[in-house]
Amino acid sequence: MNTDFTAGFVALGLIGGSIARAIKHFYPDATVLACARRRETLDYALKEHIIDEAYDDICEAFSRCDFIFLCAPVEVNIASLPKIKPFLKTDCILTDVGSTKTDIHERAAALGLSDWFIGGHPMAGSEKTGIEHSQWALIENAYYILTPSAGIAPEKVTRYTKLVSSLNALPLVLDCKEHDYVTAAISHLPHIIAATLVNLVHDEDTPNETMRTVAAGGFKDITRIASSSPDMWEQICTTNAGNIVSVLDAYTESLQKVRAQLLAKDSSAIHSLFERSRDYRNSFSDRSSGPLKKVYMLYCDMVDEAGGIATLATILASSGISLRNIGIVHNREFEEAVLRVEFYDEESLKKSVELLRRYRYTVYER
Ligand SMILES: NC(=O)C1=CN([C@@H]2O[C@H](COP(=O)(O)OP(=O)(O)OC[C@H]3O[C@@H](n4cnc5c(N)ncnc54)[C@H](O)[C@@H]3O)[C@@H](O)[C@H]2O)C=CC1
Ligand SMILES: O=C(O)C(=O)Cc1ccc(O)cc1
Repeated sequence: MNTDFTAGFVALGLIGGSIARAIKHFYPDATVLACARRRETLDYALKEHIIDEAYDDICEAFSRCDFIFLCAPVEVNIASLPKIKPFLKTDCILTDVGSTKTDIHERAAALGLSDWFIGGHPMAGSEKTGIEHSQWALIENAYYILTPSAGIAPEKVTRYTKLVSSLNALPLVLDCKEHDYVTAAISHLPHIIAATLVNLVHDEDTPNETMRTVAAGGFKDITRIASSSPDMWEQICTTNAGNIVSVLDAYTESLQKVRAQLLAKDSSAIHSLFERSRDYRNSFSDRSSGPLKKVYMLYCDMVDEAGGIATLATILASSGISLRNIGIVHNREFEEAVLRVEFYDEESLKKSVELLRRYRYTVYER
């Protein structure tokens, strides 16, 4: 693929900003242009060299783009389709990053955009919003689902797949309907569960808010995503309501079953609930499988924000361990910022884990 292609972004928040940064990181010769509704977003993106050209709205400049990414909430992306249509050159790939896919595909087809549109959905991100939280490595090692329009040129699917791989994400081609069913279960329902659980604690708390005070790790782990953007999630839920209701019904039924088991004090059924979930959850890979498996990396808690990186790098260097990369990350897996340290080989990784634990660092291997 040419390395001096042009990519256009319509909206630049957490995800748009991260993809734009990744393109600039891996393709320094590429031109990145963008429009956004807030001038401050564009100024920030120019200042940080995330983009090269800024526009107030979709305009003629987009007709130079080889890729166009729609990066606003789902319904806003759908509303952008007719506006972008006049500016699509023949070999442009038009894509989006929205969390639901069927509605945008239906609108793209109705507008005659099937020769251009390939839906996209990076399975990475966090509860944070805005370009200030974007990072070039956000999509690294994450699945990136592609949903090609029916009849689109296979060359375009190949070209987009190659771009995604080259940004260190893991492309996975799915039908848009399958995408929406799967994400209803593994993403949309969990967000609803997190939000309702947090609201339940709010509504049921004691007068002096003891529940809120003592909320422990488990509660915080499964409710981090309750802090996500209401604007974004309203649009995800309304554009995938049918699938969400169907998994929600199955989930409600499973809760009713547990309720009956509790009332009956059915110890063995309750034991088996946790046994089955533990065994299945433990079988999940915490690292996406694929060609990028061999990343030798650890995460570790920041001990001292100011000199944290320097101290850790010195400890490792004094034992002759070379670092491939080191930096602070705000990763969806961690509540607080952590340090991510990459090594060139497995031996360096193992040695470093041992060494840092000896120095009483909390180290997470992923
Ligand atoms: N947050 C996440 O973890 C993930 C989000 N997505 C999808 O990515 C898309 C963007 O989400 P984020 O970047 O997380 O959100 P964000 O809130 O960080 O960015 C959204 C951007 O859209 C702009 N925007 C919102 N409403 C607008 C409107 N009416 N007109 C013009 N611009 C508008 C905002 O100004 C902002 O720059 C959404 O479609 C979401 O479903 C996909 C994967 C992960
Ligand atoms: O914060 C998290 O763990 C997420 O689940 C982020 C996320 C939000 C929306 C998506 O469509 C995909 C990923």
